Amino acid sequence: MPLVAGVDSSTQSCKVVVRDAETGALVRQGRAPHPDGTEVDPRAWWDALLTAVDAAGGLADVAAVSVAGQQHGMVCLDAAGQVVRPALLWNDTRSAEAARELIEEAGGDATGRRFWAGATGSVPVASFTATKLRWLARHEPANADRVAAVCLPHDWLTWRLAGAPGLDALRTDRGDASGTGYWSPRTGEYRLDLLDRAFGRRLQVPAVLGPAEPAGVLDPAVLGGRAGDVLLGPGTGDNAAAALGVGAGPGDVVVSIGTSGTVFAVADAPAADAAGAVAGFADATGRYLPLVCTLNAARVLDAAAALLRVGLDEVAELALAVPPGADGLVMVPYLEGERTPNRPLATGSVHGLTLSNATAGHLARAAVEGMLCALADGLDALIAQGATADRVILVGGGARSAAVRRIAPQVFGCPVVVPPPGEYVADGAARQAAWVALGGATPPPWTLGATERYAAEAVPAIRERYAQARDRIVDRPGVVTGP
Ligand SMILES: Nc1ncnc2c1ncn2[C@@H]1O[C@H](COP(=O)(O)OP(=O)(O)O)[C@@H](O)[C@H]1O
Ligand SMILES: O=C(CO)[C@@H](O)[C@H](O)COP(=O)(O)O
Repeated sequence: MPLVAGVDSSTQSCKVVVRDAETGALVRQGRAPHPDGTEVDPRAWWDALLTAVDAAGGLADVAAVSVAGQQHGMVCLDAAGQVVRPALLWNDTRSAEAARELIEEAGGDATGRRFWAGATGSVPVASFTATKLRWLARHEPANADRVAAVCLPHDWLTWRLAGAPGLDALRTDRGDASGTGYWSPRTGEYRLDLLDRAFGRRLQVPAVLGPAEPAGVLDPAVLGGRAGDVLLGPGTGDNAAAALGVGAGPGDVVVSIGTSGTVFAVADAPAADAAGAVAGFADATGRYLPLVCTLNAARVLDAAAALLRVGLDEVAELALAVPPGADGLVMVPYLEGERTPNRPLATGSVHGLTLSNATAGHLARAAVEGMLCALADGLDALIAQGATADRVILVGGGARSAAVRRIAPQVFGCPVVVPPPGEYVADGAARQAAWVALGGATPPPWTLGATERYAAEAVPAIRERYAQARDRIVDRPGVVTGP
């Protein structure tokens, strides 16, 4: 019974699962929190990983371990392999102007968008690593001068697990490489000319591994000498890992409600949406992962809970006691700015307030519906790019909300399936590790436990009212957007 481990180093925390490689049965798990903020010293992720591994009973008895991580984060290393500055995360919007510049420089708005979608599968927004590199070159030239290599959170953690054996040993995979803005899912090659264009000079980047190709072996020294000859999987981005963890197949659209809200499907051909809503990523099995990402998901519910001074379960109870549409109260949930649509400076707003709907329950319902409507817009965009949504598989911390589970089919207009509560990103990483350990042309056929199915009549009025409110937002005060 070989064991394998999967790590999910996501925005809010690090989770580790240890599973049976052949059956996928959960053996043990652990977790540790990450610091808050949109720039984080990667060493904090490393400390959290060590704590979470410890809580999961260590890695001494596993055959392989894979790390999945939040996508896009810019980890800059100097020639000695030291971190140059805190990593800018996927939800840091300071490079929005750099994204605009990169599009403009590629021929102006429409031509530039087509260029980037054709070259990298995605139109740059502030989330992408390439835009962060441009920001660094412009705003922190002294730091930029010291950078020798750039990699992503999961690449860096895998490299540290290998003992950080020099920059040449950096490795990544197709899934995470596809979120950099300088790798093409269509050709499977880096576009280092675009990295040069963004940063102003060439940097070392990780070699891109195949889906079950080992990235090396775990350095026994890094875990207190307890680990033996443990293979390191290539790892991947957290959304690609979630697709692997839930075993998404044809007709499935996965909606993940974590810090980010994501809507994605596994596809046989790469996407290239010049409108920019759908990012044309690669997946972790050799296929593709068209994906829409919002900046505002589970934390909208956290904010509602804080505002109403109740817990998350009470937010759900309050929301479910109010009729669909919240009697006209609408929340546009752009609390962190927004990425889809590309409104990095946007703020949230509440519309349609009347004496009769000015209650805690209506606000709770409007928060859940608004967050889901933003994701439903993403679902439309994904379908417009060729995805089929026979059902939605709902995962992420926000899927633990009873209100989210029950309101989602009303907003999405299709049945929603919720797997048993679990860590599907870490599970996907573990399944990849099992693939590396056991070999074979496809990942081992692990099965999900009993899923819950939620079906309800679609309530189009919820989305119609939201669409009226969606563009009536104000930007952050005091922010200068122009030159
Ligand atoms: N019962 C619940 N109801 C609503 N939200 C929840 C519940 N439990 C956890 N969450 C939310 O899930 C979020 C974390 O989800 P997770 O998928 O782990 O995020 P990430 O992968 O981005 O770190 C938190 O914002 C938390 O408030
Ligand atoms: O930027 C994206 C996808 O493009 C995000 O989905 C990040 O990958 C962060 O994920 P979570 O920590 O919210 O799971």
